[in-house]
Amino acid sequence: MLVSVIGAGYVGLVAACCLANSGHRVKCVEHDRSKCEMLAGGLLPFYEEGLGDLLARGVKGGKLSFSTEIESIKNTEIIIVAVGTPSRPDGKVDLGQIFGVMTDISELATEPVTLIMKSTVPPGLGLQLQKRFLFQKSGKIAYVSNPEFLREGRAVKDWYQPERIVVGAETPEAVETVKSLYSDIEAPFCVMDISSAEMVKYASNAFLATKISFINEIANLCELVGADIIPVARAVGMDGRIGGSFLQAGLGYGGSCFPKDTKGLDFISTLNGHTFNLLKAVIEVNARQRILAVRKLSRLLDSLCGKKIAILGLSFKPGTDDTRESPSLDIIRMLGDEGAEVTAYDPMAVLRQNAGPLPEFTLCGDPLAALTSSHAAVITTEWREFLDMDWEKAWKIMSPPRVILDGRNCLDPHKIKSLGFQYAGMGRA
Ligand SMILES: NC(=O)c1ccc[n+]([C@@H]2O[C@H](COP(=O)([O-])OP(=O)(O)OC[C@H]3O[C@@H](n4cnc5c(N)ncnc54)[C@H](O)[C@@H]3O)[C@@H](O)[C@H]2O)c1
Ligand SMILES: O=c1ccn([C@@H]2O[C@H](COP(=O)(O)OP(=O)(O)O[C@H]3O[C@H](CO)[C@@H](O)[C@H](O)[C@H]3O)[C@@H](O)[C@H]2O)c(=O)[nH]1
Repeated sequence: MLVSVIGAGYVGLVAACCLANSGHRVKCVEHDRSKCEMLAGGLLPFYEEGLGDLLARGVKGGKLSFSTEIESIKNTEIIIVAVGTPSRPDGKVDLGQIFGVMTDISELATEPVTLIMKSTVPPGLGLQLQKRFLFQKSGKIAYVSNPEFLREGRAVKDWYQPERIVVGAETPEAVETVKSLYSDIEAPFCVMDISSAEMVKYASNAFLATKISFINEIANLCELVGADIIPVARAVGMDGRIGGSFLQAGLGYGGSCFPKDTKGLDFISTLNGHTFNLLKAVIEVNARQRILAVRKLSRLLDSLCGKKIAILGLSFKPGTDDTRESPSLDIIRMLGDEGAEVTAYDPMAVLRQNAGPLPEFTLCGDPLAALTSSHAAVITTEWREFLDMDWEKAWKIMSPPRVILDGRNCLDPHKIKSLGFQYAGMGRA
């Protein structure tokens, strides 16, 4: 099929490369010129495992092309929209990129065409977009909601092995078009109306975020009553009704999706006259988790003022270079406010503008450089490198009292303590 993808971010680029790899002819429109030039040259603008090979193969084989010109959406059978839907400061979803693209589509698309909305948009928006932008072409542009559930760091695997494909559409023909697009992917199709499909995305992210905040609250309670969250979470998760995933206690969730989508859903609820108290608590617990870590460190060091702290991990999770809404950046900001001097290291993170204004810290090229003469280290991202590093050497180069705050409960406390460190985890009495 001839497909155009608008937006070459994590979602759009993965979609474009994977669809080209599946044999479709894909034109990807990205209005950021430097990004577009890199991509046309076969180079990735961000790290994502397995994506580089697919990009190079697609470009070389002529199945995949990139352009800054939106006119290239003309004469394609399918248009996939994958532009950003960031959060405004009040939590409302910023739909500026969506409206921009819809204006272009309404002017340029040659019918008949299926418009697949992959960006995460508020429930109800698809119907509004059709009325507002597509009314003149009604019946000729089939609008489909097809939310994306991929995770950064394993996006290509998630693309080819999704747990389900959600399709919100108004006609059986539109559903069939989406099915042919994904004909090489084995997954159950969940077909429903457009608003319901949009809701599935928010409900899924909100539920996963709820699991994380719930386990973090149990972890906080574990510390107070003298229990250990590790065996607690493992045993709780063994109940098939609960499930063991997303029960890792620590500094809470970050990234480009959970923070913005939970706040977005809260805003949507309020707008519709519903007070989503549970979700409000999830958001609050997540914000508090970072503050608790700083308070804990302050207690362990008596005071943070004048102390040198090493932050190990800047990306919001391992396997990605993305620092959007990363807990580490908030923690660095709070430490700086308390008068601490911060050094940081991450094996992969790239500090891009989309992560917002950066706090002050010294970026180091290796973990030992960050740890040199530091009084404490905080593990903010559970990179394998931190688990495997030479902690004996780290002890020698750090300054007393040599506190390790394991914000992701990823180190072996016995080993770390046996080397002479003061160890503290999250929820581990
Ligand atoms: N990142 C994820 O893991 C993920 C997973 C599932 C769903 N989503 C959702 O998918 C959407 C995209 O997320 P993302 O992380 O890929 O965003 P992103 O910000 O990384 O990428 C969006 C891209 O679209 C481009 N763009 C914006 N307007 C354009 C236009 N008019 N023409 C051409 N290009 C344009 C931007 O320059 C940018 O490169 C969001 O709604 C997000 O919530 C993201
Ligand atoms: O038990 C856990 C699991 C995750 N996290 C944190 O939660 C955040 C998000 O992790 P993850 O879900 O793996 O990353 P994302 O790539 O942001 O993916 C989420 O957000 C995407 C965008 O909407 C969705 O498509 C995915 O399905 C959804 O998992 C990270 O900061 C993790 O450290 C925890 O604290 N504890």
